[in-house]
Parts: sequence; C-alpha cells; structure tokens
Amino acid sequence: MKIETLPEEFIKARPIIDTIEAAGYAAYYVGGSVRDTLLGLPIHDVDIATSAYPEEVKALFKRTVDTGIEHGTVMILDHGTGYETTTFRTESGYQDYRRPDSVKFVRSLKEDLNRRDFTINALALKTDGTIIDYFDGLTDLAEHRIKAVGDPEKRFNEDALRMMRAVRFASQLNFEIDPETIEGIKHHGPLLTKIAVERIHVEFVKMLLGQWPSKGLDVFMATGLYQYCPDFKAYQEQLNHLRDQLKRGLSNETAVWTLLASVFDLSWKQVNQLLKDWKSANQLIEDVQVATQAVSAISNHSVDDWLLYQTGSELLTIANEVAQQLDVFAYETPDLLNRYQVLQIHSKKELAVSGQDLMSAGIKPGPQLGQALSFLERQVVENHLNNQTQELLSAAIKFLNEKA
Ligand SMILES: Nc1ccn([C@@H]2O[C@H](COP(=O)(O)OP(=O)(O)OP(=O)(O)O)[C@@H](O)[C@H]2O)c(=O)n1
Ligand SMILES: [Mg+2]
Repeated sequence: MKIETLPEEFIKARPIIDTIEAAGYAAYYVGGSVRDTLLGLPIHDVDIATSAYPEEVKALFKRTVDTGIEHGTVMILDHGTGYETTTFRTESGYQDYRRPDSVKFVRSLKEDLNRRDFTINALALKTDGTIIDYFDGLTDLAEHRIKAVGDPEKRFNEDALRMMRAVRFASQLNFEIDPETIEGIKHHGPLLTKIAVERIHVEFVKMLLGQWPSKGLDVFMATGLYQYCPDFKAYQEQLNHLRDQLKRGLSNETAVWTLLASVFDLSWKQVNQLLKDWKSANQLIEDVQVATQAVSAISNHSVDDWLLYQTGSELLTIANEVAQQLDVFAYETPDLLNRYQVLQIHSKKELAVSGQDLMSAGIKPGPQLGQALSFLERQVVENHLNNQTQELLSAAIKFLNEKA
C-alpha cells in the first residue's frame, strides 16, 4: 500500500531520512504518526526508526541530544523541531515488567517492528509513501481492532503499561480489542502494580480524554484492570456507573479528576488522598478540590456568589461540564459565567482597601487585620458592601469594635 500525499510533518522530516539513507543506512517513519495518518487524524510527533546505531546517527547530524541513548534513542534537532530517532532493536529479559534488562540493536526493521505493542503501531512508512506491514496492521486498522503483535502474554510481560495503552487506544479510536489480547490483559492485570503510577496516570487520563471514553472504561472494568490502579478497587460500582453514564470525552485533566471525585462522592481531604496516590501535582489537586465543591453546589442548585468567587471562571466552566456529563446540571455555563463576571471583585487584590490602608487607619497589624480583610472580601463579594475605600474602612473599624 502507498499513501499518495504525505502530511506536511513527514515532508518536513524528509531531509533527516534522506541524510541517513545517503550514508547507507535504512530509516523509516514509525509509531503513532503512521497510524494516525492512515486514520486521517492529525499527527503530533514524527518518530523515526533506523538501522544506524546511535553513534552512527550522531555522526551524521550537527545537533543531537541523547534523550535515551541507552535504549537507542537520539533526538535530532532540525530547524526547531526534534525528531526522536531510535535504532532498530529487540529487547530481552524484562525482569521488572517495564524496562528491558538489555536492549540489542539490530539491523532489521522486521525485528524492530516485532517487539512493538499493537499491530496498528507496528507499521513503517517510507519517504515515498510506501507502507511496510509485516503483522497485518493495515487489516486491523481497517477493521478497527487493537491486537497485540504476536503473543499478547509476551507483549504485556515486556511492558505491563501496554494494557493501559490498549484501553486508551480503544477510547481514542473507538476500536475493539481483539479477544486474545483481552485474555492477555485479564491474566496480566496484577503486573500493573509494578509500573510507575505516573505512567499509569498519563494513560488513564488519555483514556478519559478520548472521544469514546465508555469504550475504554468498559474494558478497563471488564478485565479487572481497574483493581490494580491506585484506590480504584473500592469504587467498582461508581466506575461502572460512569461507564454507562459518560457521553463523550472530557476536555482536560482537571475535568477528568473532578468527574471521578464527584462520582466517588469524595470530601476535600479524600480528593487530596486520591490524587496524591495517583502522584498528581499540587496545583491539580487544589483545582480538583475547588471544582468538585462547585459540582456539588451545582447539583444542589445552591450556587451563590461566594462559591462563584472562590471557584473562578475556568473551574466553573469545568465544574459545569462535569455536572452536564453526570446529568446533575442546573445552570447554563454562560449564565454562571455572567454571574461571576458581575461580581464586584474577582480577587482580594481588587478590594478598594489594602492591609496598608487599614494600618494607616489605626488598625494594628496581626490576626485582627487579616480577619477584617476577609470580612470585607466576603461582604463585597456578597454585595453587602460597595467596593469603595471609605465605606470599607468604616465597615472594618465597626467590625473590629463589635468583636472587641
Ligand atoms: N509501551 C510501549 C510504548 C510504545 N511502543 C511503540 O512505540 C511507538 C511510539 O510510542 P508512543 O509515542 O508512546 O505512542 P504512540 O503509539 O505514538 O501514541 P501517541 O499518539 O499517543 O503518541 C508506538 O506506536 C509503539 O510502536 C511500544 O511498543 N510499547
Ligand atoms: Mg507517539
């Protein structure tokens, strides 16, 4: 098979392959970019596989970075774009189920494609558009099938993350997973616990960002894979509910975790624990806590000005998206955003008085000053006070006198 017109990204990368070939080595486009081109999808990064050894690749180009030289990957920098170029290799002895004990460089493309995860990911593309397909990847692409290359058991023993990749591709592509590959996942699920949580996290999120998340979730649940992910064992019922409920993919990672936290009915503290167990960044944890609180207010029809203020426009949009997915939404997103926009202030900084102003008016520094500012902030947000300096100063003094 031959692709008549290659996407621009491949044409841009062509000089790299030409240079390698001119030196007497073979080089091909491989991986996701080939698969996605055949599916008519946009492509992100162009990966290259070559018979040249890493040192031989480096000798051919001025600017390279050793991004993974021990397993054969060198990044070639060309006019601002980086091309991951990996020497054909086979892998043997995966004692830890994630990294080969030894990588053996080979000169044969077929051997290289043979160690790849799924047939649709084991296609190679030549610069003239010819597709090389040793494992019937084209048939599986046409028939919308995710199928391990060769023996699924071996593929998952080599890298247990591939089980998560299978469900992620099902959700991104709306493909079915081949029955033998499903069996392989059922047998090897426990190996997932050997994999770094950060890597599982990436695949899990990609699954829920895919256009057909229920498809991925279905296999994720049916194979029992979920049990080997942090904390999910306790939430089988909720995850099954989600599988039946989800209409489309989420729009970003914050929405993914807010959805889960809402479906699991987690408290502020429990959100923190779940996301820590999933090795998430602190900013994500905070955002999910706030957005989850907003989802709950939305579903109770109890969104007030203070909640709008605390949540902010970005997280309000996310919370309402999640509420819509769960069919608990009571507000149109533009209405919520309008209500947010017309608040007198959107952060403490916009208050017409500062701590400095309060001190100039005779209030002593200390906890009282902070309390007065928080009082003013809430009063202004809730429209009980106008955001005007004089009015706020008097209100602060009165507040502190009443407390004393
Ligand atoms: N655990 C893995 C990861 C990757 N690969 C191979 O390396 C290629 C590139 O990997 P990666 O970029 O991680 O995935 P893609 O398939 O390119 O998917 P994406 O579009 O998400 O990048 C894959 O297509 C596959 O051939 C593999 O065999 N096993
Ligand atoms: Mg890729």
